[in-house]
Amino acid sequence: MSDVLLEMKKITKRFPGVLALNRVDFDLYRGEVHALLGENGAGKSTLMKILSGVCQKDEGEIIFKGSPVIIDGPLAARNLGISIIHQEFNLCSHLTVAQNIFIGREHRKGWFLDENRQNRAAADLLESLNLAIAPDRLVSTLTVAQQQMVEIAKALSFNSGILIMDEPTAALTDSEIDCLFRVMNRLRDQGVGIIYISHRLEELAIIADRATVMRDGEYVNTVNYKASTLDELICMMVGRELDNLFPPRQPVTSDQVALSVKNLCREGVLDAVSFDLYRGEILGFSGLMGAGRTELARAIFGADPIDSGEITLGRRQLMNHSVEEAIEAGVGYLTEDRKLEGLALGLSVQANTMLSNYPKYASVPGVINEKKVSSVAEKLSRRLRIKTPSLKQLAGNLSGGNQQKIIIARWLCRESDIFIFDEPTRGIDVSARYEIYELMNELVQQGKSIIMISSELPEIIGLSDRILVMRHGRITGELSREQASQKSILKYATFEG
Ligand SMILES: Nc1ncnc2c1ncn2[C@@H]1O[C@H](COP(=O)(O)OP(=O)(O)OP(=O)(O)O)[C@@H](O)[C@H]1O
Repeated sequence: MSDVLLEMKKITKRFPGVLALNRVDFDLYRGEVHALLGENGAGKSTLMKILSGVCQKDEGEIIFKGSPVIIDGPLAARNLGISIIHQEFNLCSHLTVAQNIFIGREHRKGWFLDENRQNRAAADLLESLNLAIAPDRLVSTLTVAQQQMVEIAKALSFNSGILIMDEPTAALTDSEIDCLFRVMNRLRDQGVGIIYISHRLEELAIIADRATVMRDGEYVNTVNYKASTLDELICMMVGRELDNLFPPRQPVTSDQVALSVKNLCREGVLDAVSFDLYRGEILGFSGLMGAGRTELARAIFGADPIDSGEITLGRRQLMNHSVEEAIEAGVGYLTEDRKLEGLALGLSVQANTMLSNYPKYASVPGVINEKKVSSVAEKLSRRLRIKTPSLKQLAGNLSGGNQQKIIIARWLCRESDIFIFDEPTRGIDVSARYEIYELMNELVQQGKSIIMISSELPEIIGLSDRILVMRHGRITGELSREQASQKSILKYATFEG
């Protein structure tokens, strides 16, 4: 029997104004992890949506186990044993974990739902993944990482021969990633073909066998992952060499405090958090998932209540602890969950960029200067290289990474003094990351200050002037640029004292 599970030949897909895929080839072997690489908007998700029946190709051929097949919908894909875990979650938050896993194929006893049996089946599945999540928990009560794991459990429950994973580890901790990779290795041994989309090239080095690189909707090359260097892969993706992953920057020297947080407490979430952020500083916050970093950011931004503590910006102490007050005082917050909290997917790229910035561009009060608004949005979109046929395109039609860039553009436009960037480069490709890092450098050089929360240790180490490590809602360690290493951060992140 041939080892080739799947061949996609000369696949073409057009959207209005966009040639998303131009005669792209892709193949998958039995029992391999095949990475799909490319910059934001290269066409990776579109190719996989075609394979999983979410959208239809315009031209080309799909050959499954040696025979041509028509995948005209998700059901057709599922019947072939093709499952996809999307980049953004597709869970029903008002249903339980088990109900989500078995939605549409519920366990029944006669006419009635057999909730007990269903919960047991879900528990078995979760246990096989080594996950401590109760099957009867509502999805709305789960963390982002746990929801991602439920997505994975759901996909695996179909006993798929082909599993497509679109950035599955973006919200997972290192130990959860280890657990996922163990499961993937098991699946690979069983002959499952796994297609893996990720921008985390180092992580792929551990798990990927081959990689196909795409650029601007075109097929570039397929290579043996382990035999390729990082530079070679990046060069194929970007079409040029990138000398350095982090732009150079003069370290901060100011001792002027821009933000002072004292004894911030919230029961069960934040435990007497105190720190100062200096003018022109990038202060990195590290810690494992659930350490309280996002909760701290939300508390500073007034999005979550606090029990006690003081937040002072310059000389102004925040009294109301509301979002309005924080924004007015000059705080900008880039959230980690762009789809839920950051973007209006049904509005255009321009409207999303300028959202909450319109009053600045009124020629007379209440009348927006449309020309000015368009030119600012245009400039920001060019600067961040947002890949869109026009600024009128709906934000929901953009690739994940390009959506993230819109939110960054919005806060840049607001000209806040203090930026809180929560996982700013999640889902963002290498060259766009570099541009975002450069922008952050520019901001601090202008005297702005940045709190950066990131789960990627190289990013935290490569960018921060200082790093604070959190665990269980407390700051457990502070590291200077010189002291920072993966080891020293992990020591504090897992520190019990
Ligand atoms: N429904 C749609 N309508 C219009 N354009 C679309 C639609 N879906 C995707 N596109 C466009 O097709 C191109 C490829 O997008 P795709 O999501 O496949 O990229 P990607 O490689 O997965 O990017 P990322 O890494 O950011 O997720 C992009 O220019 C995107 O804006």
